[in-house]
Amino acid sequence: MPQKETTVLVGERVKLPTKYGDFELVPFQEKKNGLEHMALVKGNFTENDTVITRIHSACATGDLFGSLKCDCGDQLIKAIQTIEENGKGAIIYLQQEGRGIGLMNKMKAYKLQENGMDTIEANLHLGFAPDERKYQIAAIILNLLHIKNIKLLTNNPDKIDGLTEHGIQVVERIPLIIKPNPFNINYLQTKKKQMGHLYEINKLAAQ
Ligand SMILES: Nc1nc2c(ncn2[C@@H]2O[C@H](COP(=O)(O)OP(=O)(O)OP(=O)(O)O)[C@@H](O)[C@H]2O)c(=O)[nH]1
Ligand SMILES: [Zn+2]
Repeated sequence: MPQKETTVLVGERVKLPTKYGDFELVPFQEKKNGLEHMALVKGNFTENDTVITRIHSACATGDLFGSLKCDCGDQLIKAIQTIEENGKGAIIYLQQEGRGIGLMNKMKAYKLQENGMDTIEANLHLGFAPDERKYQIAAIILNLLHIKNIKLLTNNPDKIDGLTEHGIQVVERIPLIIKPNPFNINYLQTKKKQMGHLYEINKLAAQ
């Protein structure tokens, strides 16, 4: 499927030593809305490679502040560690805060959840779909990095479908399981039961 690669600007690829290992960072900017995404990469890729890949949606609360209300922060670290151990791979970090509804609306959704709604009911109450994300931008960025075939680190079947629709071959899914805690167990259960996320919650039960 043709990708409109000209709709995304590619910035400087720089070395990024991290506490997890040595990586490189490549920034991207969507021309139509100025949104900036990034790729944390290890190694160089050709279109014949099958690359361990994480498509990570921004979660300021989880990724930056260690929120226990979701599993995002731990998933991100586990993905980076997996790629470091493998010696090659890519994390595409997308500005899709709040499953695409943005931080202000995500906090409205959190407030509704404080008052008893689950994560899906809250989105619907605010007039959004349960998940507003699209994966075309992820596919465009992967193409720009010469990545066509991936082993995807995810529990989310919609991500696999979304990438496949846009021409990325998901050769394998690698689960990205984080042990739940008392603050995120209901959230994880809702994702499993109502959004089809792929994990056995009872094996993971929060202590
Ligand atoms: N609207 C909304 N977004 C949330 C909520 N909790 C987390 N998020 C966002 O959800 C996104 C992560 O989605 P998840 O469904 O946890 O995980 P996923 O990325 O789809 O699936 P995995 O690949 O398995 O991690 C991030 O953008 C978070 O900011 C919530 O209660 N409401
Ligand atoms: Zn999160």
